[in-house]
Amino acid sequence: MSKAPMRVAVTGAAGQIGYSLLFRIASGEMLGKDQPVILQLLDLPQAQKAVQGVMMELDDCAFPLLAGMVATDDPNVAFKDADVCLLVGARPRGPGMERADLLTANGAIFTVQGKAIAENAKEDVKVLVVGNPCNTNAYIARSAAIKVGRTNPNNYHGMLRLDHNRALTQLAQKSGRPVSSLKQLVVWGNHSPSMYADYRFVTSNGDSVKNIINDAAWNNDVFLPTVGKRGAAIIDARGLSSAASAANAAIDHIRDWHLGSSEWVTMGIPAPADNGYGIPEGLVFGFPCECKNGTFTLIKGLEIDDYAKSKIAITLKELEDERAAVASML
Ligand SMILES: NC(=O)c1ccc[n+]([C@@H]2O[C@H](COP(=O)([O-])OP(=O)(O)OC[C@H]3O[C@@H](n4cnc5c(N)ncnc54)[C@H](O)[C@@H]3O)[C@@H](O)[C@H]2O)c1
Ligand SMILES: O=C(O)C[C@H](O)C(=O)O
Repeated sequence: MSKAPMRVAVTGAAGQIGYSLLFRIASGEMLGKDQPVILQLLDLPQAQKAVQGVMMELDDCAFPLLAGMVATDDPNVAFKDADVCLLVGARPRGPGMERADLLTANGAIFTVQGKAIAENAKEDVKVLVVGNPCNTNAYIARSAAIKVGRTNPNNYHGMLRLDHNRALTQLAQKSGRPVSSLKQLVVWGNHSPSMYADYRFVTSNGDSVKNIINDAAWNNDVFLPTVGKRGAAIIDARGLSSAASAANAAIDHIRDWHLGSSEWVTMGIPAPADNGYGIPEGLVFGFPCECKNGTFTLIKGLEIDDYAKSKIAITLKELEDERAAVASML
């Protein structure tokens, strides 16, 4: 017997990430090739015509798993009974802008949407914030949702998976090992140039990738700036922010969370009270996680040496500053 459809809400459905994301969700790449989906598409009133165009194209793909579509400018309709919410809709960063510039502009959106999710979605809804600054936007949405109650506050995530995937490819290219062989990467902290991509634990077929590379200067002077500033490099090259790779990372995040993963994955999760890494409870922070049976677990007890400690302190400080900057909105 075929499965009951799952409801996936996507905000910013008419945008460029939406255009890369929706077709892959409808084809089963996110929730499984046997899982029907209903897409619930939210965008602003002025973008509704464009959403209709995307829906026409989705229809024209005749996806066997696409069991229905809803287009709306009302968050209460978009999030109704949702199993998964992908919060993409936000103002993207343009040339010369920093993420901090987006905090106020986008913060208001996530207060409204967090409340609407908590009031309308399934109690165990999985929420992934892609719209930047995604960690703090997830923190805002979660704070608004907690006021309502009902939904699981641990399930409001920010997307660090793009940083994780970017780091994997840089490591594969430097070490000469296939990307598929690399295990146990962690990206700590904020989705911003301050993130700390930590390959101290990465192995390839049992070999330490840190030992294969054996180049501390490359780590500090090339690898971390390349991964951290990749978003800006893409904006500079394309004149638009990353879209297909961002959509791909969102698919990876939710797929692993829903279907499980045999590898460590980086997820921006609300820091648990007893995380053991000194991150204040509730701050949405990139952590190493394992995913099984539709849930995620923080990997605890990794050794944090002095270099890692100093890098984690920088990204933590940035997130604490962002939290302070939005305190009046909560
Ligand atoms: N976390 C990441 O790794 C990552 C990577 C790339 C981009 N991003 C971010 O994702 C966001 C979307 O990027 P994009 O390139 O698709 O932008 P885009 O401008 O192409 O599309 C954004 C869409 O969101 C809609 N929108 C704006 N406010 C909305 C609201 N309140 N409710 C619903 N929809 C709304 C717009 O109408 C538009 O259709 C940006 O914030 C961008 O910075 C994050
Ligand atoms: O950097 C940006 O503004 C877009 C996105 O967050 C990215 O990392 O590509």
